[in-house]
Amino acid sequence: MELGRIPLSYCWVLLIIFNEGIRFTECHLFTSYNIDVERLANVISKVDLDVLLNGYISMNNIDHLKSYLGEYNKIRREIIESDVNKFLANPINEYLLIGRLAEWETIHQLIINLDSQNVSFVNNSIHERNNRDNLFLNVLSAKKLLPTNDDTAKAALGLLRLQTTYRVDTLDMAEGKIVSSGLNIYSSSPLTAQDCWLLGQQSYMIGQYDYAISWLKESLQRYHKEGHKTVKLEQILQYYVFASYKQELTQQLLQLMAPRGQTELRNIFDLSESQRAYTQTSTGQEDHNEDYSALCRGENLVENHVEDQLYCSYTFGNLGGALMRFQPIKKELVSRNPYIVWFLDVISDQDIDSVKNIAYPKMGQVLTINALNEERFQSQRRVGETTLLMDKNYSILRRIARQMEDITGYVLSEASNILSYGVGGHFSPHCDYIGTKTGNDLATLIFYLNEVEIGGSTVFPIAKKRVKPVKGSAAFWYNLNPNNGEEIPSTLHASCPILSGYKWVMVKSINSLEQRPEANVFN
Ligand SMILES: O=C(O)CCC(=O)C(=O)O
Ligand SMILES: [Fe+2]
Repeated sequence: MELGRIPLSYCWVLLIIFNEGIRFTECHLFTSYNIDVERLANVISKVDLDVLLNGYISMNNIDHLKSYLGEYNKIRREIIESDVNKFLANPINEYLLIGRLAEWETIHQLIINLDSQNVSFVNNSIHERNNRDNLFLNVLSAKKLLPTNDDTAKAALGLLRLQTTYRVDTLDMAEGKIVSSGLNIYSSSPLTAQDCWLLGQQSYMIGQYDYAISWLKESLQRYHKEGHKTVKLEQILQYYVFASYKQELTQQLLQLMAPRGQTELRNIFDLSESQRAYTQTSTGQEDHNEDYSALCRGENLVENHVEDQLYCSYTFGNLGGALMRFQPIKKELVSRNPYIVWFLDVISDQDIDSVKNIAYPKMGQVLTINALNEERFQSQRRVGETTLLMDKNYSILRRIARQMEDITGYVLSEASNILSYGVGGHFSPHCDYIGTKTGNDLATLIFYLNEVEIGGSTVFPIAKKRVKPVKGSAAFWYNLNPNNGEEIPSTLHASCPILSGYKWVMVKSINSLEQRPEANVFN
């Protein structure tokens, strides 16, 4: 049931009441790399490596330790001088933090080796040695928390994802700045030659040769200016030569091929098999990359006259729930074909807090199943945290589901999938229909559980539409045609990478086999 149709442009000027009031004790949770960066930042602010390393440096004059200590102290100072959350709002800072801490293990090994060789050091006073050993033990008691080199590589991939999606300039990024479509995020710690090298190396590994070359050039520039070298010249040159060679080769081959062949060739060059494997079958995402990132950047891809045909309205529910007659739900038509609607204020701040509190301790890394061997792995196509809650165990989830069943007329899945994305976290373009014996996903319903600072929209690259996460709202779309069950490929959608802040959503599916015959409420 709908109440009149109001042109979209006038729509929510009067209607939207942004949720304020009760606040969930907002916590940063993890980054996209599944590391508790906030705890790490606190560890770094407490551990003064000067005391520990200076003795070694003066004794051994080791370049590597010197430059490491300089870089470590730079970010330590920044954490101490600003506050941790402000520091972590910049994805570059997260990358640096993870990188510096991943080196602790190497530094530790280096000192152990020196220790065993350095006779003069062994002759130092027992008291002095004990002090240093105790300090190291303290540092290493945090070892469980310490990121590894693998984490740093993943953090680099996260940063590259942000760079390519939001078109951030390499030099700006190397200087610690993120400047894109009207937004500016600054860090006072520029990247070292080594940080840039790793970004170049990772770009090379995923076949982004243009980016690889620009990062390696930047690394080279920084290398020449660095007093204490953070990376070896051969390392930079090795990747630089290979990236240039492959880029040239790719360009030449691309020129020789027709457009379709070009896409295929790009796929061969760009992605290794393991990076390509993900739960859903391949969707031809590569063909929509440009629209995907333009939508993420907030660009409008739809002509105004098409936009004018959209409208918003009130809905009073379909099952005759008494409450909704007095408190109708605001509904906005986002797209006619594929059919996408957006409901406002469907979940209260208080309910959001309760759901997050239930989910928080259960959240774990999103794992993807490799379609070839059914092994679970951490895919770069879907980076975040998740948990599945069964509605039968939580009255609050049953209540929320009942209300949405009233609004949509459809029976919702028994499970609620809670997802959280940190900085760099995202979900690559995919379709939600899978087609199993237990029924296909007729429709998807996503509840947005917080406002995201920057990034994190749900975008539909083929439909050229975007739903911005607004706390308390929910998006609904059909994955299958409700009349004949046919899959709708234009429902291809994605969650844009988070540039700043984090995103929580609750996803419910609507299974085609579980519906009442008369249900089909949106026609
Ligand atoms: O988080 C989002 O915006 C999209 C999530 C999604 O597509 C899914 O869970 O299938
Ligand atoms: Fe999805």
